[in-house]
Amino acid sequence: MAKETASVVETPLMKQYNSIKAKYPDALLLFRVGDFYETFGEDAVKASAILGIVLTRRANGAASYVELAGFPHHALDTYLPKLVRAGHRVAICDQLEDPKLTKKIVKRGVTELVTPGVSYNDKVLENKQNNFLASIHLLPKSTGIAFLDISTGEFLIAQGNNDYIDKLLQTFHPSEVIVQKSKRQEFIALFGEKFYINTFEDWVFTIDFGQELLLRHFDTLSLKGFGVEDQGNGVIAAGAALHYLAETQHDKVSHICRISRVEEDHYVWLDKFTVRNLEILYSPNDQATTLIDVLDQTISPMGSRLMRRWLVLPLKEKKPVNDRLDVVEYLMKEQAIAESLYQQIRVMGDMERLISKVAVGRINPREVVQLRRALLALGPVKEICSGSPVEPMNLMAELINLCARMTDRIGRELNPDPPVMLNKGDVIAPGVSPELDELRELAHSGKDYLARLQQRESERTGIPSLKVAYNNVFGYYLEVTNTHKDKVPPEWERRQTLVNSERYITPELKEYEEKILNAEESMLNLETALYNNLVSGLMDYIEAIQTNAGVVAKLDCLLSFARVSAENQYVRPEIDEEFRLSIAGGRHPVIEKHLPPGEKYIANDVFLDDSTQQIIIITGPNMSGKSALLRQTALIVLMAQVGCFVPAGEAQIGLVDKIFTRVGASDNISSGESTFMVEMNETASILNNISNRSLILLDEIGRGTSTYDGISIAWAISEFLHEHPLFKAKVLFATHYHELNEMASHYRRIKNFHISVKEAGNKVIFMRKLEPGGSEHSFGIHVARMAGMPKTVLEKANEMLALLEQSHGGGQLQGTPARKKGGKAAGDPFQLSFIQLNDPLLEQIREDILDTDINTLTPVEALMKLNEIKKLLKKS
Ligand SMILES: Nc1ncnc2c1ncn2[C@@H]1O[C@H](COP(=O)(O)OP(=O)(O)OP(=O)(O)O)[C@@H](O)[C@H]1O
Repeated sequence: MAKETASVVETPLMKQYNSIKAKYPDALLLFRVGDFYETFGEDAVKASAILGIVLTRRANGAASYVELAGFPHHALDTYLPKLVRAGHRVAICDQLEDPKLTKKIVKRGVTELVTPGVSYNDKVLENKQNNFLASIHLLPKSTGIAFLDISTGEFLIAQGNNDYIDKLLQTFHPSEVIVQKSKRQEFIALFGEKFYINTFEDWVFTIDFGQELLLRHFDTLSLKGFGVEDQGNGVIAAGAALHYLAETQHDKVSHICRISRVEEDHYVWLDKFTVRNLEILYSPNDQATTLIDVLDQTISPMGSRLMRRWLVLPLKEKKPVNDRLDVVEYLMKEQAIAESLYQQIRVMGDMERLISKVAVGRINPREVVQLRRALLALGPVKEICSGSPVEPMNLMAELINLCARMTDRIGRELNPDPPVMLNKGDVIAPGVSPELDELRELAHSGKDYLARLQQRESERTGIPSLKVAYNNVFGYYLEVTNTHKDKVPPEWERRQTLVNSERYITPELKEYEEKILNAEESMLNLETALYNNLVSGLMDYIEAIQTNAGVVAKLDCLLSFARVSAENQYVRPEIDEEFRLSIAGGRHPVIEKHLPPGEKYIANDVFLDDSTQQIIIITGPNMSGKSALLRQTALIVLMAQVGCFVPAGEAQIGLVDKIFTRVGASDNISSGESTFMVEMNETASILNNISNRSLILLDEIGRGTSTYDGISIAWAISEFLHEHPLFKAKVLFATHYHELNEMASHYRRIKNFHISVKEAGNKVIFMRKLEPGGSEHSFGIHVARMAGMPKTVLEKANEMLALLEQSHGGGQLQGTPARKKGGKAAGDPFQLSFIQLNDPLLEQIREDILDTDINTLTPVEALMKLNEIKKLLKKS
């Protein structure tokens, strides 16, 4: 056998290393040498930096050196996740044959390529989150996307425009993305740089290739049964994902039993600002509490993974929402039942990921026993659900498959508390295999046999203190104290002399020893075979257990909603198909939990409908609570449609199908474009996508530009939404511009509200009550005072305010439709500035306006035009 140790790197070994490394140039190669995983060259430099292990240099042949860093093989679980989290793909190269059995260099090969998005390793995975690989077939109109979590077997596809894809990427939060090689830059331009990207040649992304891979994988003749046959681009993406699994040596994937499409028609559309702005899963600074922090009290990993998905995919049909609410209500009322479900689910562990490990043959004996425990706990769950008066729970009961034959078999064949490692023995229960029992008997009866041998020899030789003992160096031996040394028979062979005694072996002892050691080896072989047979029997239950895991996840989420709702005094929302949103005493679910001690969240009523009050303009000073009110309204709708009770005294929710959010550009300045342009583009996308059931939150739209621009934009947008010929989307518009209050007198369904404050001397006290009517001032200067602004600045600000208000006719904006009611047109600042223009410019603007066909112009295009004109004016 060639000598191979971690410390001596010889050329033949490096030759083998180099040939393997050449196949995985992008991966960090962990190369098994004896008991170590070694890295070489550049990989060693990286690994030593990431893992904090020693970097050495070894001779490589006569003339050169190579860097080397390694760690013991049993530390793989500790080090592998660190490498993957640092953003590396890691190729694990193992010894493919027993070094003892070969005289040549040991055969080696890559057994797994672990990447951030493709891993089974418990330490790479996060319990509470799916670990999705996303595969994207990027196209101008209908991009296809697939999400695959190999640790749970979930496989989803979708296709749509790139806004939708962006939203899905946010929803599923993949750890890794694969995309066509030629589209890498385009992908980054569209979706940002935050993804870990891999590419494939474009031929991988073709329909023939994709479809064939899927058909082969699922062993079906068509994809019709999965309802995805019309999702060609999604299928292409899914094919590339499967190809990636094969490329990364993941060939045991029978737990990916189905592929399904993300049914966008079933879910409320949340635009990407909404997911971000409502802080559903993440907050801009990771410290702040999010909605999921409040609502997630799930107790199983399956439950918490599902909760993440539920919160960003609220439902938009009445029946499924009410089904969830029914269960929540029942669990709130029947606390004893909820408690016993809770106790059962608590012990289930990650059933979903355990069954995936069965598929890939990586489940250890202790995990199999855990799987049985989970299945046993399902018994009472099924019973409770089938006995419930709530129909959706009965349906869940029907879905639960107790897999009784399998639990029996595990119970019969495995010891109840087996070791994690199969090679530690004592995995298979007694009575399963007579041969194993016999071998065990042989090994275990050793004590009796030795005791008898000891007694017999002691009597025969007359050595009363004779002892049989064992150590790793000599195996079994006889120990004789010096006093009786002379009685030792000549056939005993001396092995060791100690101070007070001597140790001997005999042929009988050695023969016996061999029997025991052979028995141990045979036992291990037999146990391994029996165990593998049991695990392959479990394969038949993969789908059933996945379905069970789905039911448990659902129940866990609903239990969590019930607990949170009871704890926080939420009420059941009334869901209907009216076009009305009526919330009495609504609260913000997150802010109310984090108020300073002694402060109470002030509840507010909000009413919106399509006939009397479609758009509410909310004014109020800074910090009064406008944003909080907007967000709480959307959050209440979202929570209701997710199936949770809501923080309110009472809530009637006419189902919403889209929630849009736009926050004034100064809140999220994006690089490159002017904030005004960004705001316009994004608002345009809202205006172009509204529906009759949309809920729109506009927070300080227009504040990124000058006052006139801002007011004009806000005005035009509100007017557009009010006058829309088809859809009466519900709108909450928070603004500093009290000039907008003017709109209420021109548009029937626009209503003014303000958030009340009290002025006490020089101070502002926030009452936080939403009250009808507009407000007079923006109180900005009062807030500036509270913030400790120097007195001289405040005085000057007050002076300017008075001046401006005077010149604008008491705060009313000139040039707005208010003028139609007799406002003074002549002498207003708009007019003045036009007159002062130099002539050629005026001419150009005039031509521009005259060339514009008002009849085909959308409001947004009009705003763009306005912006162009503004730019011209600025230039002048
Ligand atoms: N109803 C309420 N009850 C108690 N506290 C509230 C309420 N609404 C808001 N607050 C508190 O007031 C703070 C400011 O609220 P918010 O950010 O909504 O004000 P705003 O009017 O949007 O201010 P700005 O115009 O400066 O953006 C919140 O962070 C919250 O702590």
